[in-house]
Amino acid sequence: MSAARKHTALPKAEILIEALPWLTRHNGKTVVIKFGGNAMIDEELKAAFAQDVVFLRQAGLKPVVVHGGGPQISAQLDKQGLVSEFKAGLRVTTPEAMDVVRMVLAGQVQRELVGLLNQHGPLAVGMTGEDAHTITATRHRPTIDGELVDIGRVGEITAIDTGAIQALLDDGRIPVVSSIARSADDNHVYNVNADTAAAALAAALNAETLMVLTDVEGLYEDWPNSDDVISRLTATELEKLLPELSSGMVPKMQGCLHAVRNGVETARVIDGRVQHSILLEIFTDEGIGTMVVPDAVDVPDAEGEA
Ligand SMILES: Nc1ncnc2c1ncn2[C@@H]1O[C@H](COP(=O)(O)OP(=O)(O)O)[C@@H](O)[C@H]1O
Ligand SMILES: CC(=O)N[C@@H](CCC(=O)OP(=O)(O)O)C(=O)O
Repeated sequence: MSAARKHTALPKAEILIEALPWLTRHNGKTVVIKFGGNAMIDEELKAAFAQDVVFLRQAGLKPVVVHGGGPQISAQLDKQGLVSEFKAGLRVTTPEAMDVVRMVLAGQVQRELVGLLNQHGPLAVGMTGEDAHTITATRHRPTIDGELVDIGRVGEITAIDTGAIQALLDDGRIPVVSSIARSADDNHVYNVNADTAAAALAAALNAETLMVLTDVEGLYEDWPNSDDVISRLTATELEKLLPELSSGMVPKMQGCLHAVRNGVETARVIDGRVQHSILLEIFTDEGIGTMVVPDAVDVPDAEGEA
């Protein structure tokens, strides 16, 4: 090899070597990655997402993908002349709309992600929360202005059975999960917010990390007035902030709180519009988005020391 070639190859080698302690520490750990519908902007971004997930798998981690698809569902409802209405951040889901939700999430978005992941090998297996009783839900009735409101086929998770996902992980596969649940009460299927589903799965799987990819840089301190991102906050700090949050950030941050209060070491909200955001978040000491940690726990740094 010429001197010039040696010189240009060195930074690449250094990057790989820098990642070594991180890879050693996270070997065999489960990471739940939620890919939000708003972050699925273009083909290049989706392909880069798939590369990152496969990279983690090949590096010895156990990634589980939970995907959203809110904008995609709204577009399909619109095409069919059905209105999209949200209450308390959740889609009002009539039985007719539920058919569309299921078709778009399980039949389109999930299939596309499985296809992109499987360009790298026979890795991804798609499923919904209905499969093997993975997610069981009951009808969710949120309280709005002090009154219980009926928003249709929206599910509140009552149980998680990790058996099918665990079997896929043990077999070296990458489960890709759509946030649809079955109900043990009435045998209907229910629409579950994808952030909520990802957080519940992360907790039940004893995942080390929950990573939520969305269309903002992280949790803004004073949204929509400023774009200062809160880089790190504890569960208690987040709990205090929750009543001030609005729209899509509510289920996301509630999910992060649920995850770190139930054994997940870190929950991160990162900008899915940035190419390779998963690898950037993992391989940079400070991270690039918002990191939520349990109370009174020192999160180990990139070298593996607390
Ligand atoms: N404090 C906040 N910081 C960042 N984004 C916020 C905040 N409060 C509300 N949002 C809104 O939440 C949106 C992300 O949630 P959502 O639209 O449900 O995305 P996804 O499809 O990724 O789940 C942002 O685009 C932004 O409009
Ligand atoms: C009950 C409820 O609101 N479900 C969501 C499910 C999809 C989702 O959460 O997608 P994003 O992550 O892209 O927002 C919906 O119907 O839009």
